[in-house]
Amino acid sequence: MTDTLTRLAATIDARRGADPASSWTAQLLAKGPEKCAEKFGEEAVEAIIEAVRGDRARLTSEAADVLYHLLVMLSAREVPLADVLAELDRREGRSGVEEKAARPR
Ligand SMILES: N=c1c2ncn([C@@H]3O[C@H](COP(=O)(O)OP(=O)(O)OP(=O)(O)O)[C@@H](O)[C@H]3O)c2ncn1[C@@H]1O[C@H](COP(=O)(O)O)[C@@H](O)[C@H]1O
Repeated sequence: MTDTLTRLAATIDARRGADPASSWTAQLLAKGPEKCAEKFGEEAVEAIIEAVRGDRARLTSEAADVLYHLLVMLSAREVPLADVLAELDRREGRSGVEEKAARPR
């Protein structure tokens, strides 16, 4: 899965400055980070709706849209996927319950 996301992130970065007529990614990036963020939000809501409905096939498709639009949003703000993966690696093995309990009050 990480390989797939890494390849997709590289494709998205490579679309920066490509012809918007032939690239959806280029169209989105050309509209700016705010529009990319808005689009990510819309896709997330569509995934939520399918999760609530319990339609596994449609949720799978919407989840793929969410991941693609997350990567576009990150690219628009020049946040490398590698940084996000490193953050996940840093969290690996630490329970969310433990992390929350250790937060300063
Ligand atoms: N993974 C995706 C991907 N997922 C979704 N989309 C596009 O995202 C767009 C979403 O469009 P809409 O706003 O119409 O959303 P919708 O939810 O489908 O439709 P409605 O809600 O409007 O009914 C569609 O054009 C999809 O084709 C994607 N476009 C591209 N990719 C990847 O990005 C690569 C580069 O794509 P281009 O930049 O287009 O060359 C491709 O080779 C793919 O690997």
